[in-house]
Amino acid sequence: MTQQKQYPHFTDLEPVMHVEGVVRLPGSKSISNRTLLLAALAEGATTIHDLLASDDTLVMLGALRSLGIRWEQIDERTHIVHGQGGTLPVHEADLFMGNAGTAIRPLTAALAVIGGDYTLHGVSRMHERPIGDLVDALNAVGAQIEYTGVEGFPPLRIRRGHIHAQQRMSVRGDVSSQFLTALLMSAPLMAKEHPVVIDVEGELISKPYIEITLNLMRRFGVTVEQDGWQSFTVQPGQRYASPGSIHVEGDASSASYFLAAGAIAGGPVRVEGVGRDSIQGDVRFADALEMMGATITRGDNWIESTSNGVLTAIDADFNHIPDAAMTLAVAALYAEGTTTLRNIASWRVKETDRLSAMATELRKLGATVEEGPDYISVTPPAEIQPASIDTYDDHRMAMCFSLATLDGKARRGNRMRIMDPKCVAKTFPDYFEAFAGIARNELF
Ligand SMILES: O=C(O)C1=C[C@@H](OP(=O)(O)O)[C@@H](O)[C@H](O)C1
Ligand SMILES: C=C(OP(=O)(O)O)C(=O)O
Repeated sequence: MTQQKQYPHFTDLEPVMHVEGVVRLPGSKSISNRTLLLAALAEGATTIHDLLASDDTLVMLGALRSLGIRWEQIDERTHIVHGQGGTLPVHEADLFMGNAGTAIRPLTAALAVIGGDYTLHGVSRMHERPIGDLVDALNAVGAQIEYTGVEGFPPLRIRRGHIHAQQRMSVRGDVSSQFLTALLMSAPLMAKEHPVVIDVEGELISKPYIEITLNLMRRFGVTVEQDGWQSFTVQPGQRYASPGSIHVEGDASSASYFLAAGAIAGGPVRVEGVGRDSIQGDVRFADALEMMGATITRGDNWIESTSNGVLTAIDADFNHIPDAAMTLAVAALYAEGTTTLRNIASWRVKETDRLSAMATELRKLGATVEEGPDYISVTPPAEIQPASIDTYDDHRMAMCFSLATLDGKARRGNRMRIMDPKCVAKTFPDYFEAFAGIARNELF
């Protein structure tokens, strides 16, 4: 096991020569927060198994409680949410959204449609993350949402509007897919007598997340007609109904760190909780590792990676897996040649400007990095330099850079310092313990 020294503001990771083992993944953030909201909007009680326990889900659970939705935790892995059939018992609330995009965007739409007097705000970075396309789409059909700070960004004040009976809505899809997800999830609440049609303007990004949305809506009894990625229709008269119980898959984005570790430093490393039939697009991260030369095997509920020596650089479009693509930027340190990740402009409006942060921190390790408006190219150094990695309150920066400790031959005796490691709590509070669990040997 690798040794870790925990300090309040940083953690020092020892070099790791070999990784091996099995990691039980925490629940998927994307599935957890969608399931919580759908369960709250449904008729009947929903038992949710393996919900993610992290900052982002706490924010959603807290908001639902403030809105009068009853839920209880039965044991470590089981929650029950008592749905209110599309109504909310509390009509006035001040809701803290942290930095959870999967909470603020869908809740904004649901609250604007159901109606009441609500304020939504978050951490300072949340107030720099765009929400204007969603607000415009909702206000255009009669919602009443105002900005209380800077136009286009949270905080928001939502008042009771008058949603038009017959709607054709339109939303931009090229900044975040979460705006379309938010409208889709609220569409059945609007489609009382007439269909709701949502047209997408511009090229829709992060498409697999829309598939997660449609899949979960189906499980709660609502079907959406789809005309490619251009237009979505919800027929009237559909209501969310509890499926009784629902299981949350392991998080495929969280899986990427362990699968990359196995591909870089020996393996086999197996992640449990996602498998070949996962509904999460980020399982396709494993395809990218295969393209780089690793061996990947997939089961019903697990994926495993093994290294075949040095990885090969790739140049590809990663618009479909923006979160897991960050892991590849660091895995590129172990590839022969220059790895280029393309079509990832959305990195600029997430937990931090991830294109800029990634370039800055990879350069500290000695990599040659080209940062473009929507791409990043990484050429590894001959030897990875030890460094103190700033994480910008971005869980994925912290998790990705733990990989820079692998294959310790270049850095015998040098440690990697990860600043503010607790930021992993957004999606994976026990990340560093799990990472230590697959580090099987010491260098010394
Ligand atoms: O809908 C979701 O669950 C998510 C969509 C993606 O965001 P964008 O659509 O903004 O790329 C992703 O980065 C985020 O972590 C989760
Ligand atoms: C972009 C992310 O989060 P959010 O759901 O807040 O958009 C992420 O988890 O990488």
